[in-house]
Amino acid sequence: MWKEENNKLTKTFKFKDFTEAFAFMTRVAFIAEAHNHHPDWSNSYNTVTIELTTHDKGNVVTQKDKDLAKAIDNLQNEGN
Ligand SMILES: C[C@H](O)[C@H](O)[C@H]1CNC2=NC(N)=NC(=O)C2=N1
Repeated sequence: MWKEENNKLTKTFKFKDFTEAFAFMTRVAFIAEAHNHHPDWSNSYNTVTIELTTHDKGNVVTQKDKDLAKAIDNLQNEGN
């Protein structure tokens, strides 16, 4: 579940290993480009932490963040 706090949507994703985590990041990168909306994120080995906020609106959560969050979740649901 995405958690909304401190004007961000945050979710942590865990994978089998670094390769799986980085593959996920690559897929998210293409989605972010398609949305013209980009995550603040970090990766540590098999863990990817994503924070979504809208910088252009002064770092608040907007519909753009919610749409990107949903698109990221859909990616996982597809089993890709
Ligand atoms: C110029 C460009 O459209 C903007 O800077 C976009 C790009 N990606 C973005 N991503 C995020 N997270 N917030 C923004 O405000 C934002 N703005």
